[in-house]
Amino acid sequence: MPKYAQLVMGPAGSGKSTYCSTIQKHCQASRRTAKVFNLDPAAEAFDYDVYGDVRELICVDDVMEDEDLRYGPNGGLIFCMEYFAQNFDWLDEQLDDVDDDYFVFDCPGQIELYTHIPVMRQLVDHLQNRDFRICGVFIIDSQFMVEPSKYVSGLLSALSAMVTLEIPHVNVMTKLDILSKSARRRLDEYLDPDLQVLLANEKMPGSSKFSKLNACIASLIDNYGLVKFFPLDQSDEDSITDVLLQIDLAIQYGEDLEPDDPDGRDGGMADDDDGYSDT
Ligand SMILES: Nc1nc2c(ncn2[C@@H]2O[C@H](COP(=O)(O)OP(=O)(O)OP(=O)(O)O)[C@@H](O)[C@H]2O)c(=O)[nH]1
Ligand SMILES: [Mg+2]
Repeated sequence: MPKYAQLVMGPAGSGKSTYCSTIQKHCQASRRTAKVFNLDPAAEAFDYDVYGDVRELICVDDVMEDEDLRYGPNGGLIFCMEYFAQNFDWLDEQLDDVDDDYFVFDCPGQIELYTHIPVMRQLVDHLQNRDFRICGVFIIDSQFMVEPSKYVSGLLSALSAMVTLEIPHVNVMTKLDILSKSARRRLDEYLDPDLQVLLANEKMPGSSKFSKLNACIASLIDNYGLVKFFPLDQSDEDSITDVLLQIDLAIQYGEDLEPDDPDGRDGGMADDDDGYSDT
């Protein structure tokens, strides 16, 4: 039987750890398992129950304090992740071998990990060899919506992760609660946008020079079918249910599950508001 995982990625501060906590609480409330595993060697505090923590293997502070290595925070983080990739047997010891287990991996925000450093791809390959079905969940802060150019830069990071990892991919837009009223009114334009139109309207000094480039970038992103974002309002259970449903569909979670016992005491997936029936 397969196991399932979300690989929660995205730029620094976009809301990855908060998302993990939200998903864990939502799953607990609907009697679903979601074991959150911290993969950020620079993390400091968590708002979720930590099932496993890469800092028990290696942490950035130790690497930075090492007289021989003398790394700064970014180099230190890459060093830690490469060390992690050389020690996947440590990870294997942490992951229970339980059928249908569901993990949420809270990843670091450094974009290098998803562009040219192979660590995350190695992790995906390793987990897939252990019968995991994995969904990449790319978190983008809705403040990226303020300008089309910022938005496209966020999209290109997401595209980079998608192409590098080659796993089902869901984009999630966070921090909707702090959007200005005018940005909220334009939300739909950004959740499922017509990039050609969005970029054609981009007004910045010298933008005519870049209009061809913008058009090429827009069609590149369109061609990958990447453009859609799912909005996540942490305070709205329906919004969380919708996002989780997209991810479940992407990794076919729920298809092979055993039915719950009638009293729902077995800790399996409940027939509840998540849109799935497990019979
Ligand atoms: N208002 C609001 N704040 C949020 C939301 N999600 C995250 N935050 C805040 O944004 C900040 C960063 O959130 P984190 O969840 O730590 O972001 P992260 O992506 O894990 O950050 P790094 O691990 O440092 O890359 C915190 O102060 C959160 O409280 C949200 O949906 N709404
Ligand atoms: Mg974090």
